[in-house]
Amino acid sequence: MNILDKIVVDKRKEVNLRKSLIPVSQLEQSILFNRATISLTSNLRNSKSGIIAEHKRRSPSKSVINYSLNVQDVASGYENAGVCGMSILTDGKYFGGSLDDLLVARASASLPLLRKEFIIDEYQILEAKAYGADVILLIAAILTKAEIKLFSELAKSLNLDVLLEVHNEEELHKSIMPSLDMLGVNNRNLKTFEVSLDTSKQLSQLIPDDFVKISESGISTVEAIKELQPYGFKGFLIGENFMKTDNPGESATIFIKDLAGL
Ligand SMILES: O=P(O)(O)OC[C@@H](O)[C@@H](O)c1c[nH]c2ccccc12
Repeated sequence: MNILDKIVVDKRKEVNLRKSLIPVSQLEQSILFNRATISLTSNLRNSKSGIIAEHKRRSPSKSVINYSLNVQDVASGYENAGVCGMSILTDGKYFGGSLDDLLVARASASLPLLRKEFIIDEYQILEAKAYGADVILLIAAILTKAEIKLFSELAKSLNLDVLLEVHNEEELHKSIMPSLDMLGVNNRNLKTFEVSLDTSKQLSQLIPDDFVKISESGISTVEAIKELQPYGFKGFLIGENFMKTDNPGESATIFIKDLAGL
């Protein structure tokens, strides 16, 4: 089994447990469930930098990144830096995150928030809404075409934006449908952890222009962004490069200034 398969096996158990503890009716009663969401898609369309900054404590590829920060400081730091949106890993076992991180970020910033999760069940989309997310991630590598349709349509009915992530041509072909807002190319292969910006460059031409294109992972320099922009990318998802520093907000501020100056 590769790491992605393992994550999905664990995720199914976790979701079943959660479902038995908190029924859907309770999620729907959450104060945040009826909150008006903020669109990451339109923020990206109107932005020059297109930076989406991530909160990530650890990862299977890098092990520990940073456990000494608090989410509140990271979220308000990113907001002050002028990022377009924030991504919050909510997986506990492999990424050290939680739904509480999402709640804290929601209380600390008025940015569009992406629930970064391995979504395999409609329940997790209701959870995303109940805990204050504006956007969900769907990973083509772990979903069928029918699931992508079902999950993205449910998200749209809740006014959540949908980011669909692909890593190769096959995943892209099965995924393209009108209920998606943004298409992300993950430069990291989640099965082998190999990272290459060429993945974004190669797949970009196959993504129809109606979707906002995002390049994800392994971005650590403003030069990389300049290199990707001519391929039509409007969004850039950056985690480790900011999170490995003592002050991710400040790192993002410097990065965005450098990008504007280039
Ligand atoms: O830390 P990086 O290399 O900047 O990557 C951020 C983000 O793209 C990465 O965390 C990610 C992209 N897709 C995912 C899916 C699941 C978990 C994590 C991810």
